[in-house]
Amino acid sequence: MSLAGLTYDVDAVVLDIEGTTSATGFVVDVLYPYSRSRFGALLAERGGDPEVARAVAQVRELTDDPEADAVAVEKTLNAWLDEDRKATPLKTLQGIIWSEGFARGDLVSHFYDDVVPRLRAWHTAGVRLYVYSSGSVAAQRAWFTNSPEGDLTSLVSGLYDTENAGPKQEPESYRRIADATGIGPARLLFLSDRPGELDAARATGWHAVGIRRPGEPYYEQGVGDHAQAGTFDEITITTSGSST
Ligand SMILES: CSCCC(=O)C(=O)COP(=O)(O)O
Ligand SMILES: [Mg+2]
Repeated sequence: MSLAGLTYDVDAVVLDIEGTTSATGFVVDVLYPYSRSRFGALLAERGGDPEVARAVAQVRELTDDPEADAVAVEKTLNAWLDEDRKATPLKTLQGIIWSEGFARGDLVSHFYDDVVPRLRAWHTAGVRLYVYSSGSVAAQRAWFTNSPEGDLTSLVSGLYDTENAGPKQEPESYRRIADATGIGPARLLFLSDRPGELDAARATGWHAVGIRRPGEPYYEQGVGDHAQAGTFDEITITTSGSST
């Protein structure tokens, strides 16, 4: 199923979250209901906040309904939640709600057991770590700040989402990230559960490894012809001569 002993000589690893570092089940069963039950209040009480207003405008544009009121916008957000659609305004509004939930102690994030030890080891060895997720930068920051193992943000050199980098299945997004990090594409490794994302990363000259974990939505479908690993422990990173 997975190939043991994958070795990459790179300067940085870029991490997908859902399905890769963390369980989709946790996101869908814990985070999604948390946001679903708070969209109504956010739209009603803080619709004038610039970030909320911008997201609402994006929802209206994407649904081609310029007159959509708060009730209609909430209905759209919930429909996107049901299909796990990675729509940017949904992710922006979720990010606001989740960040506040993490800050007040309602939420603690989830990482698979192999992930945090590997991230620490790679970071110690001088490998830079970045996140590229459909979850907003605000959500990513809250996720890494409020992990079961404490604040992990010092491990991470940068956060990218569909706002600051673009859609995850478009090669141009990976070019943007490479430019922003100042690291050449051949020195970047992307880890993700979704074949379309791995295709886009590889199309720009990045290394890409599909993470296939039992129980994840893409486990059965697989990751096409990409190298694959069942856990981060199967991946060895060498950088500037070090190996971990
Ligand atoms: C902390 S991000 C929460 C998860 C989420 O909403 C999401 O869309 C993650 O998607 P990914 O691109 O990481 O698979
Ligand atoms: Mg994913």
